[in-house]
Amino acid sequence: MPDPQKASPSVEPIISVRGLHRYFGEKHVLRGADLDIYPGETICMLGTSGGGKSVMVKHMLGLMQPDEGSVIIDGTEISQMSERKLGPVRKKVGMMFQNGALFDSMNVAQNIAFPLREGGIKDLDTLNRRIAEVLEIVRLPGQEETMPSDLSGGMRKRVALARAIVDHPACVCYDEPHAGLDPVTADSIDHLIKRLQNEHGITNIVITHELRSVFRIADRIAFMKDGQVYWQGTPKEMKSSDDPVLMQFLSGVDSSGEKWASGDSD
Ligand SMILES: Nc1ncnc2c1ncn2[C@@H]1O[C@H](COP(=O)(O)OP(=O)(O)OP(=O)(O)O)[C@@H](O)[C@H]1O
Repeated sequence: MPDPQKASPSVEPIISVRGLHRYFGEKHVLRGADLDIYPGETICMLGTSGGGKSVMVKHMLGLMQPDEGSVIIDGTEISQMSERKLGPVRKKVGMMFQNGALFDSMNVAQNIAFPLREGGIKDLDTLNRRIAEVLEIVRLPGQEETMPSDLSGGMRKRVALARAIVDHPACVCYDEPHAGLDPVTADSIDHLIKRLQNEHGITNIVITHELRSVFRIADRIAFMKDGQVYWQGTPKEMKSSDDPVLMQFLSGVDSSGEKWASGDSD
């Protein structure tokens, strides 16, 4: 089993973000964000709502281009790359979107095969073998013919995860994988995330508000605030931090009195 080589200075990051700035019109959303992601780790991205977590991850996937700064994936600078050149680099990072984002008109197998077909794989035996393999990994064997409308919320997320890993990415980003799930189903997604890390060597980048999950799955936490990575460290370091922003976050209530984290802080 690969060890998470987290934050070790001797290990090259698999993703390196430097000085990222991004505007939407007048709105300055990313304000010089820096982050390194190390191979084999599970890093959870936490932070205030609207702090820029999703926008940051979209830059790591090459789905958005920054106004300033760099994103290096496995040694390749992608921040100003054309769509055509991005293809092979993008294969290295899979994405599980928030609502699963399955195509409702396609069955499970067709949904999972989509990225492979887009990548030019047409051979049915190859496709079927890989689909069966990833359905096994996400603990949904034999569900190839099922339509998304017949799946529970948790099963939809598993299919979305199967699609995210089908093309053998080195990294998977998860945008709020626990949203809308009951605690037991959320736990099973956490198990899957750790299984991908421990048994398949996948680097996990998880955006979540669920503190209960964060303290169970994270090797490291990056806390985003106002378009920057405000703090990073281990779950243990976060729990013992006396930083007032982190303490307020962990207590689950923001300065307006609104609850912003739905999990326990253990
Ligand atoms: N395509 C876009 N066009 C304009 N503004 C955007 C766009 N995408 C994101 N934003 C803005 O950027 C800011 C950061 O959004 P982002 O989704 O990254 O926050 P977040 O930290 O993931 O928040 P949450 O935890 O609420 O999902 C928000 O103010 C959002 O409205």
